[in-house]
Amino acid sequence: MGNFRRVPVGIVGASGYGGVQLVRLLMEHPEVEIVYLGGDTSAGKSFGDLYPHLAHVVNFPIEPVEPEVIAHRCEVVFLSLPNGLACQIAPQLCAKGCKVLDLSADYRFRDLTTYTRWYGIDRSDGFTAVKAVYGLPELYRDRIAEAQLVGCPGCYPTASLLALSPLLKQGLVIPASAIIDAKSGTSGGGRQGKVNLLLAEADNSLAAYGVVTHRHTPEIEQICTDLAGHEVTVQFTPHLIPMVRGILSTVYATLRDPGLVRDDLITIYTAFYRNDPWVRVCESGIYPQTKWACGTNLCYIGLEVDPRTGRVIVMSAIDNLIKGQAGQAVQCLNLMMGWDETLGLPKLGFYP
Ligand SMILES: NC(=O)C1=CN([C@@H]2O[C@H](COP(=O)(O)OP(=O)(O)OC[C@H]3O[C@@H](n4cnc5c(N)ncnc54)[C@H](OP(=O)(O)O)[C@@H]3O)[C@@H](O)[C@H]2O)C=CC1
Ligand SMILES: CC(=O)N[C@@H](CCC(=O)OP(=O)(O)O)C(=O)O
Repeated sequence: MGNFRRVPVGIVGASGYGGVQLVRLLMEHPEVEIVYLGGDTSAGKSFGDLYPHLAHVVNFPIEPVEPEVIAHRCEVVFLSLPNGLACQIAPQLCAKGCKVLDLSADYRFRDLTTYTRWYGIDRSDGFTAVKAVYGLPELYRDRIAEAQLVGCPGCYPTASLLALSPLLKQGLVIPASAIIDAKSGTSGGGRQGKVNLLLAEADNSLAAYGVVTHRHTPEIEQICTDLAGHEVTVQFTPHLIPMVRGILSTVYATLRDPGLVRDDLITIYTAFYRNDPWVRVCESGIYPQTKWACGTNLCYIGLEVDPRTGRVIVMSAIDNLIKGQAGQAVQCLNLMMGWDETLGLPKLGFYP
């Protein structure tokens, strides 16, 4: 076997949905070895007690979070924690030389005053935060490859930005006309027991939430501003839909050239994403379904133009726990380590 050595990785927040998804992906990853699992209320329990069906895959104890210990054992650390915790741990991990991938919102914002305004959390880690790179490989591949600290995008921003990017980057639409109507399954809210996510509350029902206030709005706007080259505001409305996994984001925007037709846009999107193994542009007249993406790291994009209104309609479907969270983090890890971007990531889903 020669000198082959797997890279030691740790997962903080291993008991949560992001954490367990990371365990599943990293166990199948040929270049890494999970050597540490961390948590809070789950500390002291074995991973297999929490997830008996995975006990044959990983079954060692979840440990308390001690950055010194983690940095001693791990070269790479995934933080899958509620907002406001990664920013307390990442500075020490970075100072010790670890590569850090944060799945929360803590390292997504260039401007920490925007973060504090929308998240209500004060920060004192500005020195570390300036190093962070936004972990959307399709837009920031080269910067991610050089990064020590990556702030992985939110699930709604991932679906919405992949839908909008070609339009904004190529100046095809009036940016302020963009309306994002997105629907998420309940796993998007995490595993830590919220009443609106109970089956009895969410089943047989569909409702918007966070209307004009959702914290993914400034995250989407930050990247849209990058793409357009000037300040952009968008209208973003999320909905909770009675299913467990998946996001469908439907984006409407006014075309600058009303002569563009659906097939023109399909050609433009196919060219834009030609080097992106995790984006699939659908053929003419095909609209994506969340179940196609479920269990995969893929984002499916469908396109339509309404000649009556002059609007383009872009539909994007992802699995919120994979391309929207853990899978995207593994995709970023692959780039940071100089590995093939597809390593350890599923392209075949749960459904036929
Ligand atoms: N769910 C989704 O679709 C997406 C989520 N995200 C983001 O990813 C992050 C994780 O989300 P998700 O997996 O859904 O969350 P969960 O609620 O499922 O899990 C949260 C995890 O955080 C741990 N934790 C909480 N407090 C502490 C603490 N003080 N110290 C150590 N560990 C702690 C919990 O551990 P324990 O059980 O031991 O208490 C648990 O493992 C969040 O920031 C979320 O916003 C991003 C994209 C998509
Ligand atoms: C259905 C549901 O509740 N979804 C979550 C989105 C989770 C997420 O990605 O949030 P972060 O930006 O904190 O990572 C929400 O709307 O709060």
